[in-house]
Amino acid sequence: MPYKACIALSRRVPEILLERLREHADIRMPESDAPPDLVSLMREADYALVIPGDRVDRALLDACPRLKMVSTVSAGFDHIDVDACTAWNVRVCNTPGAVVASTADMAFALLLSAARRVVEADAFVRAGRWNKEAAPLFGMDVHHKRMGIIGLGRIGMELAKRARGFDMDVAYHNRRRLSPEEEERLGVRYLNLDTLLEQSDAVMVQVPYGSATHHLIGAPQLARMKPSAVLVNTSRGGVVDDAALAEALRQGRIAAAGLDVTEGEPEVHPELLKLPNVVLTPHSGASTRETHLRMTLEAFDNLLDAIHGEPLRNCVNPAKKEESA
Ligand SMILES: O=CC(=O)O
Repeated sequence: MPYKACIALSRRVPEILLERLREHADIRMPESDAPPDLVSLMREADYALVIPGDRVDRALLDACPRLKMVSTVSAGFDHIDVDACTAWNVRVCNTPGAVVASTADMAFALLLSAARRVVEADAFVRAGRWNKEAAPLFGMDVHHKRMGIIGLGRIGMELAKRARGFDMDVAYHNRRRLSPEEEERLGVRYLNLDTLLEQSDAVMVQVPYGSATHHLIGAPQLARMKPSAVLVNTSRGGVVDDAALAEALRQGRIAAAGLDVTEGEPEVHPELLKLPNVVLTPHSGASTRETHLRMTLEAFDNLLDAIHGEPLRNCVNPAKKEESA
């Protein structure tokens, strides 16, 4: 009988979606929805499907010698030791296209919620305080203000598009500066990081996490921001120093924050949890039914490309070069 590849899925996937994979491979997946022991699940696997929070590191690669490819159902891949995968000749693929628009929507939702105090207002109404208290909950306008986007990748560009609909002035800071034509097309202008922090009413953090972006926003950067500014992080916890942010919010050095990601998530810094001027969501930027389905299918396409020996569309690491004889 011809060899059938084995794919290990780290989470349960509805049977109807699995048909496309079953034709080409045997499937292993956990019995329940609880996070599985990855080593026992993947020990025999040729291919693996993982999600953020599943750590793919040297120990796992050592224990899974047949693994050729890891497909993550996410755009970010900081849960995967990509260098180790390259050294082990394991290709890593992600789903960068599927998440873009929904994550930008969530960033905007957090901005509006934090600036307009939507969560506080909801609690106010439920507590029966509407009509009993003279002081309304004043928030900050978002329209006609300045948005500063840190990280103008695909999600950052979607943010810029949405900001234009709110008549916002949009500045950005990025490793690579766009050409004047691209800047004109997107209606954005480049600022260095310090100036962007000093001038923006809404600071949107959208950079990947890595050693270069660890605590990119810490106490010195928060000190540069306007006292009326809102900070939104929909990228990765660790890009923002949460302890420094909690202190800045507590002291009113910035007005509010919206965070879809936190350092050490799912833990949240205890000081952030005490503050009314921070809106928190559980890393659900891409969590819509439609986007989750698109991400799963994109991750399946990546697996099928690998199984069929096709060029990998969303590969983040190179194939290991064969040692020359
Ligand atoms: O955080 C979500 C993703 O990386 O897709």
